[in-house]
Amino acid sequence: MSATIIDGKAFAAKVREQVAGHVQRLKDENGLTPGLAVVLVGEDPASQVYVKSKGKQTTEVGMNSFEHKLPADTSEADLLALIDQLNKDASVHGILVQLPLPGHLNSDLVINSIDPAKDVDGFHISNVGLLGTGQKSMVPCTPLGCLMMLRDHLGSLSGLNAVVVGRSNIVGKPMAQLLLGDSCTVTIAHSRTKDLGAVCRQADILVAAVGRPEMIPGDWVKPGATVIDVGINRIDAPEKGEGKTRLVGDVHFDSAAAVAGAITPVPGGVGPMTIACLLANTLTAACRANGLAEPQGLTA
Ligand SMILES: Nc1nc2c(c(=O)[nH]1)N[C@@H](CN(C=O)c1ccc(C(=O)N[C@@H](CCC(=O)O)C(=O)O)cc1)CN2
Repeated sequence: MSATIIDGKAFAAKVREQVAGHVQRLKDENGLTPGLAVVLVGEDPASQVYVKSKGKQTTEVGMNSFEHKLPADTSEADLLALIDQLNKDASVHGILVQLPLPGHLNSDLVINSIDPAKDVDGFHISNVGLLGTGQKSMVPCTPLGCLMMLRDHLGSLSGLNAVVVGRSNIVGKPMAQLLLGDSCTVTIAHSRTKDLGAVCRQADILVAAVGRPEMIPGDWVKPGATVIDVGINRIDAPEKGEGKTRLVGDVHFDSAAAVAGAITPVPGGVGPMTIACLLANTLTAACRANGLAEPQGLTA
């Protein structure tokens, strides 16, 4: 292995430390405590873990955490009523509805009912449009975390060839917009792109967000490229014992690390940055709501 490992866990800890410093100043100088409301519908085990982690990290940086756990059969009307109440609550600066939602609920409708100024996930159609037109918006947490790690590792991204593999609304598309905003030449590829390997080999920055375990092998990576692996896939790990599993990314780590200049691991890469950026977005939302200067370096 020759690549530098980009340690997302350590980076996320630094972001949280910065957020905590800003929160303390807001409390001392403005009597303001940022508040984040997280809504979980149903009992998806992974979502339960993420929501618990969000609540814990929110209070650890000194913010108020409001958790709303609703049964899986909650009606759309009841969920929309809760969001309406949170929209009106001045102590709530950020609102997040954990995804995926149970199948009977229309995710687009639910997300678009959140006040865009409190939409700390950056998924509301207004924030999508603002980001797409280069205006001030709330930026989706996972792509924001990737951008922060890229800037930290590479400095300027200007003029670099970036390939984003994956076209989801929550990662692939906003990631491409952010890279464009930093003057990269951006290609959005996906599982049906013709000769995907040849496209990936052009990338100075390769962002993998397809959700397919170890789909991108080392011989698709340009020597010296920076590889950001967004995938979090649980696969069987019989070598660890019967019934055991392990997490892998969308990139085949060992073969890619032998070629890349730098690479994020899974776990411990992009994942921890998602929650750190959620806290950063909540802080940003609280500052904007109160006409205060936004923290530098924690937004796009
Ligand atoms: N409303 C939202 N829903 C979901 C989002 C989101 O950003 N907003 N993202 C994902 C889940 N997610 C946060 O919600 C998330 C995923 C992974 C991690 C993380 O730290 N992963 C660890 C590994 C964790 C493990 O052991 O399973 C890592 O990669 O090191 C944090 C947050 C879907 N839903």
